[in-house]
Amino acid sequence: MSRAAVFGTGSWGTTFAMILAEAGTPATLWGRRAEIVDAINETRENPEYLPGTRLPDTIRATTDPAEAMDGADFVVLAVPSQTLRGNLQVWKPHIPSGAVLVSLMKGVELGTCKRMSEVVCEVAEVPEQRVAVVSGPNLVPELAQRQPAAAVVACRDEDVAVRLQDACHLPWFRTYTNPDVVGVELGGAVKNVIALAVGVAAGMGLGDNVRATLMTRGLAEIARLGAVLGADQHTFAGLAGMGDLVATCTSPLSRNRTFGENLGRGMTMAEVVAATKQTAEGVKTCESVLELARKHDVEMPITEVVVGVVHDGMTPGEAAVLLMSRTPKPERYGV
Ligand SMILES: NC(=O)c1ccc[n+]([C@@H]2O[C@H](COP(=O)([O-])OP(=O)(O)OC[C@H]3O[C@@H](n4cnc5c(N)ncnc54)[C@H](O)[C@@H]3O)[C@@H](O)[C@H]2O)c1
Ligand SMILES: O=P(O)(O)OC[C@H](O)CO
Repeated sequence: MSRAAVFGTGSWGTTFAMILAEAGTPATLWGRRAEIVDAINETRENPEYLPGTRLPDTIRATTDPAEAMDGADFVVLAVPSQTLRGNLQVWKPHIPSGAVLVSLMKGVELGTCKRMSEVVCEVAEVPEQRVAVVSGPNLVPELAQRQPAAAVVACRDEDVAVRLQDACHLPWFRTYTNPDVVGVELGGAVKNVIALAVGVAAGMGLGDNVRATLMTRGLAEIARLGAVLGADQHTFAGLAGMGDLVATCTSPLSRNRTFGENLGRGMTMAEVVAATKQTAEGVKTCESVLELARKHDVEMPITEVVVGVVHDGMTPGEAAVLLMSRTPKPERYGV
């Protein structure tokens, strides 16, 4: 039987630990906040991130990274993307030799423009064959009620992907393997940026044509970036591409979409940040994605205006005019 350590007692870390445990993989959750760790051990519930969801008895929680890692075959990472490097440097000495590192995170690192699996390989000094990614349309509030969902388990090593698939596959959580780690990670990270744009448009009162256009042209941006970074284009038609884009851009449960919607309604950035209690990865990742695009000379106009609105004082109205007044182009340029 495999064992897992899950780092992060937020929404997705707690829920994925529940998935692993129900699939027969006992999990130890690491959390930095003792009150949440104690509540999980004493009440079988995470009161802040997953209130009302009873956690399986095979989940334990701890604030000690060494205790969490003890005997783990899978080390699952579910902290905000921009905190991964610093945290992993602290956790690294405790990683069991041979353990597979699994990223649940959907972001690109500021400053380095690295995907999360690249950060993991670099900091933990493990080969990419030992690093996997789980991504797809996985809105936590639905999963917490055990509503059916599906995800992609990506790893360059197919045997590792299948092992992880076995460890987290459930009647209500269906997983597919895919060797295209680059495409799976780009799909998950950039859809958050597009969801911000869709949210802004919704907040402005714009309708379904605009939403469909932003989602479709957003997918074109993901595909163009993926083309230069070596992703398999088919991945973007799958769960980690279109699937996650649809879920995130259309659901009121999405933190990224809601963040954008609040901006589109006219709230200030400070007000929106104060109203956002959980991680909305697109807010920081839009900047690293834009930097990555510029490095590789890839046009990402939606990402550009998202950075403008979120970070540079551009109004939603100015963003709309900029996008609509671009030079006419063939639909499939850059792919
Ligand atoms: N929630 C979802 O629906 C969902 C689904 C799929 C993927 N994801 C991805 O999973 C990752 C984690 O998101 P989440 O939804 O669990 O976020 P969250 O905001 O619910 O939880 C984040 C957790 O990280 C902890 N944390 C915050 N700053 C930290 C730091 N500096 N060091 C250590 N821990 C820190 C918080 O205390 C919390 O436990 C993100 O990349 C997100 O995009 C989330
Ligand atoms: O709530 P969001 O916007 O972070 O999206 C959550 C998941 O990534 C959806 O798959």
